[in-house]
Amino acid sequence: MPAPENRLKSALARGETLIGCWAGFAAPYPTEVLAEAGFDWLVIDAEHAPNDLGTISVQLGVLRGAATQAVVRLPMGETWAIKQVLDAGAQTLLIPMVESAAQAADLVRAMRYPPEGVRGSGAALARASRFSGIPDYIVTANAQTCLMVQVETRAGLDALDDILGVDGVDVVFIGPSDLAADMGHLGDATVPEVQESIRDALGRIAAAGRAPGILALDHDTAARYRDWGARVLAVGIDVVLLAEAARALAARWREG
Ligand SMILES: O=C(O)C(=O)C[C@H](O)[C@@H](O)CO
Repeated sequence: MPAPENRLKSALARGETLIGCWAGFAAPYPTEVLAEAGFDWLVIDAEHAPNDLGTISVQLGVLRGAATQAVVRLPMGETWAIKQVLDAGAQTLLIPMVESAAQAADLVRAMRYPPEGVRGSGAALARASRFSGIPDYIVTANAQTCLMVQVETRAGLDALDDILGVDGVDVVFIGPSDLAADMGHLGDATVPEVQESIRDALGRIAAAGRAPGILALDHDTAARYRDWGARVLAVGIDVVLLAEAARALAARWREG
């Protein structure tokens, strides 16, 4: 029996556009709510949300068997941390701040068993192999991993064509907020210079045969990014959804 199919990767290979949401509560229950809502994929975010291996692992458990696919964002692409979340059952990882082809190639190797990579082979005791219940896991797992690299600085954009040349990079995900900050527009990704860079990058990613990804928190911006070619499209953050709805409700009743 082989490693489970990575259905997100298969859907991207079929050319589908996948709609996702950020899961930032670092807890299983809200993640389960998001999965029930019907998103194609969720980011379990360990870069800006207070997730650790334990909270990531329990959320991966909640999403196991769900139609919604899990994407784990680590704070950085350390080989040992990648090994831990893959063993916990993640198949798709999003790694921030990728700025060179060498960095991207290291990430590809970290996600793959030898000889293609350097992933440590201890999944016998891990959820990834169904606790040794998948006899062929170790020899089939490489084909089911999906790597999303985040390009979100001018250095990353300068290296984009080189990054796109790295075999094993499935998705290049633009980070509009960090990109705007790096371009001197902290907190404002709407300025024309940033938008033009995003449009150009999404186009180059698609032209290279990789899936372009991005996050937008309002409908019009998300629709524009989709029109510019984004196929891994995050359209919300659960924490923001709750905070906005709660503030609006409280304000409405305070005002009478
Ligand atoms: O730069 C960005 O935009 C991102 O990387 C996404 C953010 O980290 C997301 O958490 C919203 O602020």
